[in-house]
Amino acid sequence: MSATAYDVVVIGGGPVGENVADRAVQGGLSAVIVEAELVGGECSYWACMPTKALLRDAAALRAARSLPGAAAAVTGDLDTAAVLARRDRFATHWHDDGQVAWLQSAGIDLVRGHGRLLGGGAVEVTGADGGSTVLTARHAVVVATGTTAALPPIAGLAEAKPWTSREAVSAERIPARLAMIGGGVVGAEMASAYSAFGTEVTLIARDGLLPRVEAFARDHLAAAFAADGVRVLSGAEPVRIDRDADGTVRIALAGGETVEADEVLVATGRTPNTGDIGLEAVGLAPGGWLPVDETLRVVDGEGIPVEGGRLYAVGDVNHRALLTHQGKYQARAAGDVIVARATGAEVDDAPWGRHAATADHGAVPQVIFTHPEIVAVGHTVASATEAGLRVRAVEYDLAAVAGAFLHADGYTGRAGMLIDEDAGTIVGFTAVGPDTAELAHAATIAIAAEVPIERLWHAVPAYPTVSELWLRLLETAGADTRNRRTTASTTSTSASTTPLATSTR
Ligand SMILES: Cc1cc2nc3c(=O)[nH]c(=O)nc-3n(C[C@H](O)[C@H](O)[C@H](O)COP(=O)(O)OP(=O)(O)OC[C@H]3O[C@@H](n4cnc5c(N)ncnc54)[C@H](O)[C@@H]3O)c2cc1C
Ligand SMILES: NC(=O)c1ccc[n+]([C@@H]2O[C@H](COP(=O)([O-])OP(=O)(O)OC[C@H]3O[C@@H](n4cnc5c(N)ncnc54)[C@H](O)[C@@H]3O)[C@@H](O)[C@H]2O)c1
Repeated sequence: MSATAYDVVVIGGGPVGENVADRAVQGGLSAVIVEAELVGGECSYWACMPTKALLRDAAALRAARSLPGAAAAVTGDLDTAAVLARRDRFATHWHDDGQVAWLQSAGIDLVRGHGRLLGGGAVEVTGADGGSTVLTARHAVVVATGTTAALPPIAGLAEAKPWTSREAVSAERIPARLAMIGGGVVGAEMASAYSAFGTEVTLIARDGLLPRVEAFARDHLAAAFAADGVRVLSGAEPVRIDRDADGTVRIALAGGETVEADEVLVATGRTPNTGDIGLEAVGLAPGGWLPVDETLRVVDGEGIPVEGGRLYAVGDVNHRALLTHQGKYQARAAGDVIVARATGAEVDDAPWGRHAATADHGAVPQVIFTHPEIVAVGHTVASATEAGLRVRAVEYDLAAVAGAFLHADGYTGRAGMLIDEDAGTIVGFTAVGPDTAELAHAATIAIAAEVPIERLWHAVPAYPTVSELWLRLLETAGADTRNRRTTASTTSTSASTTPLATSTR
């Protein structure tokens, strides 16, 4: 057993671990990453990149088919083999040479193996050959071990050899029939992807489709799924799963119905990779999410940083927001604050300070790459109400926005914003419609910067772009007539005008 000392030891080389190490090195510290599998993590090989590659061709095909001239040039169907080949390229064929080369260029060391905390800044790494090394951290140990698909306790599930997101994302063969358990983000995106490949998809959504997004966006997606032949079984509870000798999977539902499929994908959330990382050595129970303070230090039940404030948990593993961009944002804050604490520089941990991950609480953007896409930034009506905010909801029909109906014939979509009636700012934004993904950042800026509605009125969207929906939402809210505070309760307004009558509005 050899021992090596670094300023910072990071356990987990996903996108988040890589970014913490990079910030620490850029700040003049030495850093090592411990990685048990592939450098780049879930996001690079089994999540963000390959899923979006699976969805992109169908979106491009739909876009072409929505314009008569372009549609005339589209003569065939989706070439599934070509889509899978492009997906393979985006997953870099499940090799991490490129990411390892980047680590080297960034001055970050890599030790391959499974990391476990020993306490006092020491981390034991067990390699594939069973040999072990102890790394010691002079300033910080960072846990960035991410998550694994959660498997619910359904009788027969394990024996039926279900797919998790990993198998769905890396599949080499497209099943004729695919059943999915879980109507969350993974289930919805994979339903879009596989239905475009011609698979007969049944989505078993116990708690409904995308229960955490605004109802209007959810309803819109449900209508699109129905049109695409995706069967959504809302409220259905799987109670037993069997796989026949011929490979057919049978999923018995609580009501007595049985769903038959060739494969079953379980997409019922995530479990933190903390069951075997030595949490006992630092006085914490194994297996749970790791609670952190605003500078990402792991805290105990009383909110006190453990290990003298030198143990950090960043990314999915702390459960603040299970998204790559949010984890990387935390990584920038954590890497920088580790440098500040190590060098005695001032720590800026006030809300919105450089070392505090404040945006995690009310300004998180997410794009769900279904057909149609859903953009959700900040609060929904439900989460704002739960947070005690007095909000007003305003909605607008995207089909009545010139840029949208120019974008595609028969464009349908809807957008809504939430106004904090006391602060006079926007605290939530949701849009659903083809190619709405790029609307996310305007909303994120308005929410994170707390731009007053009166000033937002002067942010003029270019004509004719889909972004003109901001103008329509502000008009609908009454921002132009300065009467926006007259409606005290949460209301929902919508405007729907015939598109061609408003083409130059
Ligand atoms: C199907 C799917 C699609 C997604 N799409 C998107 C998307 O489009 N956009 C988005 O923002 N987010 C998306 N996400 C979420 C995104 O993948 C995660 O938020 C992101 O990967 C979290 O990064 P991380 O570095 O915290 O963890 P991970 O990416 O999970 O990386 C953790 C790393 O730690 C390693 N590790 C674990 N335990 C140990 C140990 N004890 N020792 C050493 N190494 C260890 C693992 O091998 C892994 O490499 C998606 C998730 C899924 C499942
Ligand atoms: N585009 C993106 O940003 C993107 C894409 C995919 C995944 N992700 C991230 O990955 C994470 C995981 O996604 P996910 O879809 O697995 O989780 P999720 O939390 O979004 O959805 C899981 C769903 O499973 C259902 N469920 C839970 N237990 C169940 C049970 N026992 N039986 C039946 N249904 C059950 C829940 O009702 C829930 O709707 C998400 O938090 C998301 O942030 C992001």
